[in-house]
Amino acid sequence: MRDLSYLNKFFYKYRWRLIPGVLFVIISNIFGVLPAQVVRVAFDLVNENISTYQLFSGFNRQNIIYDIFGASLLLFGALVLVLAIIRGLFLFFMRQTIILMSRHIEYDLKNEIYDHYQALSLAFYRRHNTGDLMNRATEDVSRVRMYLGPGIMYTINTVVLFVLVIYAMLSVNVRLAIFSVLPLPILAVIIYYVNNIINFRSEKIQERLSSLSSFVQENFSGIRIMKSYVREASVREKFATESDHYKTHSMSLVRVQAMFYPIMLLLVGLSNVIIIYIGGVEVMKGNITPGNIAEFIVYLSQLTFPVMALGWVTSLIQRAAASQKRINEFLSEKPEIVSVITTPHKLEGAIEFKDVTFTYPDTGIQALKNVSFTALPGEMVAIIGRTGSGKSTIANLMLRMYDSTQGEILIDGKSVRQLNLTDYRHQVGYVPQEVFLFSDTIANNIAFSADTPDMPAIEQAAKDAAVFNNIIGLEHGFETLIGERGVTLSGGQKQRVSIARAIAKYPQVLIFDDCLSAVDTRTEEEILNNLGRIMQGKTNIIIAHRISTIKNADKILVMDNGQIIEQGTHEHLLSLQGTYFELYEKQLLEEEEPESLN
Ligand SMILES: Nc1ncnc2c1ncn2[C@@H]1O[C@H](COP(=O)(O)OP(=O)(O)OP(=O)(O)O)[C@@H](O)[C@H]1O
Repeated sequence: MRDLSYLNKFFYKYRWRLIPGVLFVIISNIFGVLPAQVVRVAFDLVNENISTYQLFSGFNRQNIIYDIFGASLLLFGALVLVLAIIRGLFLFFMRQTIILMSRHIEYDLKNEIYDHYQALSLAFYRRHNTGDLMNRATEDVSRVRMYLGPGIMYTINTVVLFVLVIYAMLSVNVRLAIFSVLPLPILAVIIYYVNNIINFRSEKIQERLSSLSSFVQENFSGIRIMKSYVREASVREKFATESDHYKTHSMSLVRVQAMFYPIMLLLVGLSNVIIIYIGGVEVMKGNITPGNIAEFIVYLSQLTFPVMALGWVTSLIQRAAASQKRINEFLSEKPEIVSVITTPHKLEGAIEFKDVTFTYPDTGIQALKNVSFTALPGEMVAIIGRTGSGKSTIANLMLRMYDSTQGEILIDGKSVRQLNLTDYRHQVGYVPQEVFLFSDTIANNIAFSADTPDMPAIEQAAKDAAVFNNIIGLEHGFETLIGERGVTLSGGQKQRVSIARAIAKYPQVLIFDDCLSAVDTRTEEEILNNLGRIMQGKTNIIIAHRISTIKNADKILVMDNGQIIEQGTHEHLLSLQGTYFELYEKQLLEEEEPESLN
């Protein structure tokens, strides 16, 4: 319950919906209780008049009495109807205020969670899977909303109605009042337990359903592999097994639900029997009138739903508290990368790594050891080395996705921690190793960094990334949809669209993380030539595996096991006859071999 107190700030924010909402609940309940008293008066009227009516049996006066009697009964009927309409009106207002408030809070909470997610660093995203992140922002928020809306509304409703009805009952006859509400607590407890069982089983069904849908999704995504390995039959069997689990769980839920309503009706029926029996005895004793029995039956029907709601709301609040606990866990996560400086800085592009050591916080892997180098504006600095040697880690640190464990990273002579991060990242273009394109048009993917896409700039970026001709060759050109529902681009085309996205920013620093691997050498040369033109006076960092990509760089860093083992120009590194030289020889041999086979 303590976890739910986080939401109190929202109750304050929406107090002008909550307070009228509570008033509407009270008013609607008053109009809900009044008809019972009208029914009592009408019943007693019938009772009294029936004897008068029979007294005039055989006289023509009897018809007049009948008419008067009928008309007054009609009046009572109309009164009950009017009261019900007024009650309905206030019920409408009650929902319009309290349920609407819950929707507003749901919206605020989702935005708050989303904003917070965005402020969290990459390490957080590595620790938690996407499904978990999504669940907390959607499913958990929906459960919390059930507490904010129906939970609060029915709780107030139940309390108010109980006070009004129990008071009315006690003022008529204490004995009858006690006996008639006796089965209700049992009803509330049963509903609470049954509801918990229903929730538990529903969650199991939900789990089965999501496992079934992720199974299907994965198999359809990997349909090529599945078909080429001829695994259709075995996958079908697995699907049948998954479906069977889902069916078993669904049937166990239906069994509980099937028992739920008969038990509920039995208990309500029992209360009615008690009212009629004890009420009848009291009437015979002359303690109450027959109208009181009718009045009690109406009270009971009024109480049935709130009592049921009590059990339901209790388990609903428990679930909401568990969900809010999960939400709070993430909301209390502090972003590891914070940028306190707000003054913008016009980036020159001088980067210096000073004795930088870095260990990934989540895995404890030391990816960089005492790395020092500089990259100046106008320079192209290349990084080469074996897989896992720490190349991408250097790119991560340059973008300040992580902070170094030791040493310093200076940008234009200032520590990267002392820069306005948003402003800094705006001026850096980054092409990651794994291409990621959004399910959107090619134009929008290239113009991702811009708030308003500028078509000539998009086209120029596509030309510089040597993908322009491929794009205009498509039926819808730049407006072609890519991603799940769109066209599938080749690996090399995707890499070049991703490069165009970075170029379109006109960055002061451009970082290529092994993003030319799927591009043929001729196209690679074309892109590098274009880069030479557009990145004049700017800083270029290129991570690559092929020496042909980087041989013209101003400086080449050779990485091994998190350390820079050699650095210098291509010629200098060759003259060292070290690791770079070996790599060069090996790659030269690989290039020659296919030719000599011909
Ligand atoms: N986000 C991460 N969290 C934890 N450990 C990581 C992370 N990224 C990389 N590592 C680890 O850090 C080390 C260096 O990885 P890095 O990606 O920098 O290598 P790389 O030289 O870019 O390799 P490749 O050429 O294969 O891309 C590896 O041992 C890797 O397992």
